[in-house]
Amino acid sequence: MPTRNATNFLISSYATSLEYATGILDFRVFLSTMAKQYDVLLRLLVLGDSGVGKTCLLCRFTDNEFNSSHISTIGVDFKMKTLQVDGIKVRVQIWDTAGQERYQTITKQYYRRAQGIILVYDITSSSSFQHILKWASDVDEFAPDKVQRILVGNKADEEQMRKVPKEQGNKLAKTYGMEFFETSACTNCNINESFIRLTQLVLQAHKKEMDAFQGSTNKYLDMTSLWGEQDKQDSDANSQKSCTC
Ligand SMILES: Nc1nc2c(ncn2[C@@H]2O[C@H](COP(=O)(O)OP(=O)(O)OP(=O)(O)O)[C@@H](O)[C@H]2O)c(=O)[nH]1
Repeated sequence: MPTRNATNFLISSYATSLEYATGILDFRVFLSTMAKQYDVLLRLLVLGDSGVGKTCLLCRFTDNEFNSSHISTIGVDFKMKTLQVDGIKVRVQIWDTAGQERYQTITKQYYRRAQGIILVYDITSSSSFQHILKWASDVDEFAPDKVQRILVGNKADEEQMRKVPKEQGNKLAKTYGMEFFETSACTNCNINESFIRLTQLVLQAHKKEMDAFQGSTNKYLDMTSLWGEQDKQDSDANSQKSCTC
């Protein structure tokens, strides 16, 4: 199977080493040189088995593109998009992770800095659905307690190949207290809805920080660095939606 562009991997690797050398990628330095283009910066993560369509979901959302070939992600990659959600200009940094087992050590390092996670399975693959239990258990283990999650059954355009009934998706989502969407990156069904809903959930979960930010003179709220701050404090202390496609 071909692999995704090595440059992305190098950038991601560089970002990884830099991030872990400094504790966090300091987007504030970079962004302070720009005019205010958003109110809040936050980080989302997309998880699920190889081939369920994580990269396609992301490409559809950020660039409105769809690639019919499967080019496996190596490690991690990310894309950015600015959204208007509930009157707030939100810059989302979305991390696309490799579904292949051999990259799990790398990708797990990204869980703890995510504010929102999309767990993806493929409605034409029962095994990808069963593996959601494993992905969800990894999230419980490695992501922050406050992380917001949604469940996505992708490839809803492939109705004739369906192996996972929509009710099963709904049921599993309810069990985990998540909202559920069936999507199609191919036909652009429910893509914006899923990402925007997750962003809303993150903003709601961080209402306290949002209220403090709105009453302050700060130019923007960088939740990714709030998380870095939380990490530091921790270490100091120790030291349903239906698809119409
Ligand atoms: N029919 C259909 N095919 C899709 C859809 N989304 C993705 N695919 C196809 O599924 C295959 C895998 O998509 P990717 O986005 O590369 O999968 P991935 O989850 O990122 O895979 P890894 O990088 O290996 O973890 C590709 O051939 C896509 O064209 C969809 O909504 N419908």
